[in-house]
Amino acid sequence: LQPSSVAAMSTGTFVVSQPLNYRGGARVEPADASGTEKAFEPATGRVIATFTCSGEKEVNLAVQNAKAAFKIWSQKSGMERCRILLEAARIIREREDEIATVECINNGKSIFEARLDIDTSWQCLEYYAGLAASMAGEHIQLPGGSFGYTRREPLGVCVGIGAWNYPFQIASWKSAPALACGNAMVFKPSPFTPVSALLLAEIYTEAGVPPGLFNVVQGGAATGQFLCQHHDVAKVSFTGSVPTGMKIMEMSAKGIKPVTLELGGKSPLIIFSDCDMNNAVKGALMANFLTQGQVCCNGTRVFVQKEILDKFTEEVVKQTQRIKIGDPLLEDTRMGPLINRPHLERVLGFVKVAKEQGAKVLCGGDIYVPEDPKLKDGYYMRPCVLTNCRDDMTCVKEEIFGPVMSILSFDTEAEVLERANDTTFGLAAGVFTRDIQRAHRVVAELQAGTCFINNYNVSPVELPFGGYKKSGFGRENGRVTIEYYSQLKTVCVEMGDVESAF
Ligand SMILES: NC(=O)c1ccc[n+]([C@@H]2O[C@H](COP(=O)([O-])OP(=O)(O)OC[C@H]3O[C@@H](n4cnc5c(N)ncnc54)[C@H](O)[C@@H]3O)[C@@H](O)[C@H]2O)c1
Ligand SMILES: O=CCc1c[nH]cn1
Repeated sequence: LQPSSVAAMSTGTFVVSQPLNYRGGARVEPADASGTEKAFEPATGRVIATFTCSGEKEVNLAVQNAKAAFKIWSQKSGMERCRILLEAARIIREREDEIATVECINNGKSIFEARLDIDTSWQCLEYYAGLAASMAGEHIQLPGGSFGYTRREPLGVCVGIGAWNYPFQIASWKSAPALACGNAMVFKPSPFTPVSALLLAEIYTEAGVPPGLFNVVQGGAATGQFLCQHHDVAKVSFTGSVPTGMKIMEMSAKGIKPVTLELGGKSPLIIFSDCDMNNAVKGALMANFLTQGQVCCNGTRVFVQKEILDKFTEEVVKQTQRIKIGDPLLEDTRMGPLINRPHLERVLGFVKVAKEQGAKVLCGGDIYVPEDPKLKDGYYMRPCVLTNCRDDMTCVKEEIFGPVMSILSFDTEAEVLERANDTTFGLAAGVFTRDIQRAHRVVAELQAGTCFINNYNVSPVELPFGGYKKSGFGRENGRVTIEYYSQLKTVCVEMGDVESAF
């Protein structure tokens, strides 16, 4: 990829011809294969890359490279790691347009949003660069002048496995804290979005990490299994669906490996009648339609207090119908195509079932064919607002992972809290109200790892992000994530003689 040519690229032209694995500081063809995959440009339905999925031998080589780099990197001081991560953050910032363009082409999200993703990526590197230098243990005084101290040490080779909805951001959010703590990483992107993680790998190398510190292997479930089962892997950080998360946890349990699981959700957004209506409507759109609705923490169960149901619904529909759908590389587009044809059909299937179960489609929920002929084979749909929803409907219970908002009405705070928490997921939740006491009372009762008051789907990297219940455990971002990528060693120092029991 040549930075200047990518930034000038238009939809329908990009192809990847270089290898998509990265090992030992360079792009490589994998040493063995477990099948091949094709990556698409969702905007046009075109194949942009055909690549080999890595087999056991390639996974082994990547892990061995990471092990060798770990020996060098883990010996560096926090300040030394900080400087290199800051340089990587600077390069990402400098190449933001190029990276966002690649992300937009391979994922389908609008260029407007892709730039925001790249912003939270370099910000994440900056944040953990800042923490790298101040990572420290404690000194504890003991009787008779003896003492103890703790050392915060890295884990070793960490594996990152990513989903396709935030490809570059997920790779950054996993690697930045891992590297800041002194670890090495082997990252496996989703086979739907293999391209942008390579840019991150090249940037780390350019910034000065030892060759092999951040490696990329491509592939699907088989490659992921080789990684999770590898005896030299110390930790797995996974972002993806609940069923795959269960498998990752089982595999990791066999090796007693710590895991971070960032899984799916079906989050509630509660709109009280005393809200600022303009903000609540904007919040509901932010909670449902970013990245074509393919966002784990989306607030897709929108509970609206009865008194304002009609007004709120009318305004939400009006604004949803105004969303500009089309070529994701155009500056004014706000909704691009979904990730692929099977997923588009799956999402449309949810709308069909919702109608059969009694929901009313107020807008969208159907295929959209843009006027531009080059987009005719893309995977577009119009964003959908459903009303007349009940808690027992499939569209209200299951993660759709598409642009489908379900509106439900409620009467009282106690009632809505019970209904909001009646789910096996617990990733996020939101509340819109002008009553500050109510806002804090309600979020204290919500069973969700991330709660928003009077906003939704903002992701400052200073704040921890992660789930309750089946949405996973462990956290990304924030200071606490240091604990998920390091281990504590206690050193006990005797200053007197040994008092033997024997
Ligand atoms: N909580 C979060 O931070 C977060 C963020 C983004 C997406 N998600 C969730 O991800 C899901 C969508 O992503 P997806 O469709 O890519 O999920 P997925 O579970 O199908 O795949 C995720 C990753 O796991 C790999 N994988 C699949 N089977 C595997 C196995 N047996 N062993 C090892 N690796 C395996 C895939 O190749 C991919 O890289 C949604 O449920 C969404 O909510 C969660
Ligand atoms: O898909 C969910 C994860 C996410 C969204 N924005 C930042 N991270």
